[in-house]
Amino acid sequence: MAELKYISGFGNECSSEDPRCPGSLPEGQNNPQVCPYNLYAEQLSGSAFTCPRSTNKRSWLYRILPSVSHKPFESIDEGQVTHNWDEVDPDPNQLRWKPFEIPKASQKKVDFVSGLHTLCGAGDIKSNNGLAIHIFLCNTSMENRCFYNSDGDFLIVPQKGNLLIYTEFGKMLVQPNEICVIQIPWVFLKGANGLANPRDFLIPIAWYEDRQVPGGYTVINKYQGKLFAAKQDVSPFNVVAWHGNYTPYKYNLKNFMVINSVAFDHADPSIFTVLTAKSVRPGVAIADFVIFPPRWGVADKTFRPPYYHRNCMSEFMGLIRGHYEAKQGGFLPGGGSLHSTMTPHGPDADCFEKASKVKLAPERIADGTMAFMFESSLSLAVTKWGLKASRCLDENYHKCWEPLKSHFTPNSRNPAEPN
Ligand SMILES: O=C(O)Cc1cc(O)ccc1O
Ligand SMILES: [Fe+2]
Repeated sequence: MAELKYISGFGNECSSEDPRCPGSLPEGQNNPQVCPYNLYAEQLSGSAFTCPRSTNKRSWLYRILPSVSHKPFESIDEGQVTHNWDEVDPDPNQLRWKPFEIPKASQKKVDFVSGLHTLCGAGDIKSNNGLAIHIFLCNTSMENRCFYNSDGDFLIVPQKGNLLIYTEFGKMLVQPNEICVIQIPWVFLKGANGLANPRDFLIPIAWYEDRQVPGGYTVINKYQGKLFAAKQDVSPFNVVAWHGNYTPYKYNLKNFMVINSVAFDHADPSIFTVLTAKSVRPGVAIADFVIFPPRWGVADKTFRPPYYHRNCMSEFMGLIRGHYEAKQGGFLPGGGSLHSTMTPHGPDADCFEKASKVKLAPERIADGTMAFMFESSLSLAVTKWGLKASRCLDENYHKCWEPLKSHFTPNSRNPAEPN
């Protein structure tokens, strides 16, 4: 496949026409009586229409048929998708999952939607206030099937294999160490330069197919936590041109310009925030998406790994590749961990012993590694699949802290010099 092209930028007003139909965007208005190429005009909104212009999100799509051209939706089997946060009793323990297993295509073909497994979440689906973390375990492309989510937006973090994602705005290739967002008014941090830079966000360009699939194209919708399917006769990827500021995008994590302590102490991981999904409370996120990229550690007289902590927030972590600095073993690529509200956690015993003894010098941290975290103000509930059916829960996680011993020296204030 030819290399895909993208538009670069974050939150801009963009426009794109499939090169096969030059002039397909109406000039000077959104709703001509007849659109160029006899297309239909359709708006997709991502904010209430009353939002001030500065926060208003919407796009205009010019398409062969409007998306309403489908048969009625009917309920389908949810598989492992749930929004029931009371499936199992609450569990405040530190939880860690071994790498989730991707089923073998030779045994069972599973596409993105049938491979969605809800791991944890919180909130009320009907008031559009909440968060769910799903693990997608798939081995097959969506064939004449597509998916949209009425309950929220996806931030997708692939760990293994490439995702070629067809959206109504065009195609995106998303590979491990890249993320994509479909499609949400996430914001990124303040400041003119550094951290995630706006030009590194890539938006697809318009691409359409005029493909008939008589009665055979299935549109799947997640609505109020349930899955529904509707049939239609044509491919929904029939948008010839679009303009607007509500678009999907991808971002390569290698472009994150890392900022770190250059004096002393371990800074809190807000410095590693790539994107934030805001709540209505200023400064408090439904979820921050945070990464722990390769960087230099140079802090003087400092215990450099993460500190021990208990947070009012919940922390779900995953590892794309390499080793996480606070846990050399046990936390593996493709696995995950959940440290819930006020649940204590921090470096394992081995990490503590080494980092409190090592002679400090400038040092590469996490080379070849990429860990990520969703930091949420919601108290996340784990699903039955997460606790049991996934069969990946690491029953021994707590043991990584068991060897921690007291180093208290009541009669000597001064710590021994590191060797
Ligand atoms: O728990 C973790 O490993 C994530 C984390 C990393 C860090 O550098 C500081 C705080 C924090 O929660
Ligand atoms: Fe933490």
